[in-house]
Amino acid sequence: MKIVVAIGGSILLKDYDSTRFKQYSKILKDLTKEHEIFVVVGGGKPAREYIGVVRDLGAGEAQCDDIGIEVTRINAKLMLSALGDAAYQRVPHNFQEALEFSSSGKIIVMGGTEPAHSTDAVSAILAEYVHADKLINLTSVDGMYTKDPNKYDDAELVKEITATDLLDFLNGKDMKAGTYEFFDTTAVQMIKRSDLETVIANGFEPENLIKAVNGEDIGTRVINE
Ligand SMILES: Nc1ncnc2c1ncn2[C@@H]1O[C@H](COP(=O)(O)OP(=O)(O)O)[C@@H](O)[C@H]1O
Ligand SMILES: O=c1ccn([C@@H]2O[C@H](COP(=O)(O)OP(=O)(O)O)[C@@H](O)[C@H]2O)c(=O)[nH]1
Repeated sequence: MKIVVAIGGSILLKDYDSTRFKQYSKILKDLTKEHEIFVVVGGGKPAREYIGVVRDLGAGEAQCDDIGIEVTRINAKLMLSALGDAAYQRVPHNFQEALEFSSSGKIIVMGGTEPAHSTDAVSAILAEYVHADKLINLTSVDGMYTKDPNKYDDAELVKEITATDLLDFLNGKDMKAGTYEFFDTTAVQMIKRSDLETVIANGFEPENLIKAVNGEDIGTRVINE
């Protein structure tokens, strides 16, 4: 299968160490034996900290987004370093480049593309662009919950949701640089329009990536009615 894997910045850059990069590098290399893999990495805490500084300097939201994008691309380069020869050693800045670089037969790793969305959206657009079979979004919680599980003890995991219901759920959420709450609506619009098989799972357990690829029952499945 052709698979797009989005790895949240909060997963890779929770601490500034190489552990998570090494864990994912091993799994991604194993997966390439049977699958074509594209990876999109997020910005994490570094992105939010840089965005805070540039916002204080008076930058507009789009410029803040641009700074965030630069951070995602640094994180992508860290992942390229971990993957070595298994990856194409350039970070695509747009979807056409990602497609072109994929002719190398190597893992493609990218960050952001342009302002006004998050790397969740990048991964969904990329999945449509390269006709991926599956989109796997690895985030900092087990999946989508009825409300923020880090704020509400009674939040319940949603095992399955339609793209339409997820869009309704996300409407009105914050759209400022650095704060595309949990998932962004652009990503869901893409999932809906391209009927993309999508799983949202906990990236703090790298093995969840293998489980998601194998279709095991984990996290939240986003379906189209
Ligand atoms: N309904 C929800 N379900 C799950 N997580 C939510 C929800 N609402 C808010 N969140 C928050 O979104 C966070 C995941 O989004 P984000 O921080 O952007 O992670 P990532 O690095 O994967 O992009 C979770 O840690 C959680 O605190
Ligand atoms: O294509 C993109 C990707 C990212 N960003 C900006 O970079 C930040 C960090 O990306 P993301 O939120 O996806 O990182 P994560 O949620 O994984 O930490 C975002 O909040 C946006 O401000 C952007 O503007 N366009």
